Amino acid sequence: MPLIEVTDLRKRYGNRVAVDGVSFSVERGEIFGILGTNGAGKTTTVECIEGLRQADAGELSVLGLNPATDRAALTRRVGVQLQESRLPAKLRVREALELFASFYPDPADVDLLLERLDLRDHARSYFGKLSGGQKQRVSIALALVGNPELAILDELTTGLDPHARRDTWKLVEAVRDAGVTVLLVTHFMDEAERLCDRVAIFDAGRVVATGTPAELRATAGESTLDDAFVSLTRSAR
Ligand SMILES: Nc1ncnc2c1ncn2[C@@H]1O[C@H](COP(=O)(O)OP(=O)(O)OP(=O)(O)O)[C@@H](O)[C@H]1O
Repeated sequence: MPLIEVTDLRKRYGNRVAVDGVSFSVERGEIFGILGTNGAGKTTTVECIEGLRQADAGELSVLGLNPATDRAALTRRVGVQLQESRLPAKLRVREALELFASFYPDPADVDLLLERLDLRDHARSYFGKLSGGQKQRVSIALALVGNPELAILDELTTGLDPHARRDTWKLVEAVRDAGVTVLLVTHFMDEAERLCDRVAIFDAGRVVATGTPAELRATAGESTLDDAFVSLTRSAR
C-alpha cells in the first residue's frame, strides 16, 4: 500500500479552483517531489495531506490514516518543515529542538541533529538572530526531530548557499536511506533531478505528469528537467 495516496482531490477558495482533481501516490522509502507553476495548488494539496486544510472532495490516505479525521495520530508520525516566521525570535536553537522533541514518543538525539545540520555552534543562539540559511537548517532539524516516518519539506534549500544546499541534499538522502519517506515541494529543477526518485508536476490545479526525472525528460523529449518542466506545463495550458 502506498504511504500517501491522493485520489481526485478538489479544493476551491470561493470561486477560485485551487486543486482540480489531483491524484498521485507516494511509495514508502522514496523521495517524491512536487514541482509546479506558481499558484498550481501545491501548497493547498500538501496542507490537505498534513491535515491543515479540508478538501472539498476526493480521497486521502497518509500512513493508512485520514488526515482530516486522524490529524493527532498523524502529527506524531509526520515531520513538517515550518516556515521560519512561525518560530519565536527569543527561542534558542537547542530550546526549540528540545521543545519539539518533547512532543514525540521517540525523538531523535538533539545533539546529533545539531551536529548533522552544522548547528552546534549556534545551539545557544536566539532563533531571531540567525542568518536565513541557519534558520532554514533549524526548520529542517525541527522536521526531523520526531524521527518521523514521513518528512514533508517545503522550499527545502531556499536561501541556502551552494555548499549548504549540497550538504542539505546529502542529509535528505541519508534520511531517506534510513527509511524515512520524503515529500519535497520545490521550485528547483536541479534539486528535483538530484534528489527525487519520482516527481509530480502540477499546473493550474492538476497533475500534468508523474514519473522519474529521466522519464519526464524522455516524455517531453528534452535534455534537462528544466526544459521538460516548461514544455509539459506549457502544453497543458
Ligand atoms: N487561503 C486562500 N484563500 C484564497 N485563495 C487561495 C488561498 N490559498 C491559496 N489560494 C489560491 O489557490 C491557488 C493555489 O494556491 P497554492 O498556494 O496552493 O499554490 P502553489 O502551487 O503552492 O503556489 P506557489 O508555487 O506560488 O507557492 C492560487 O490561485 C492561490 O491564489
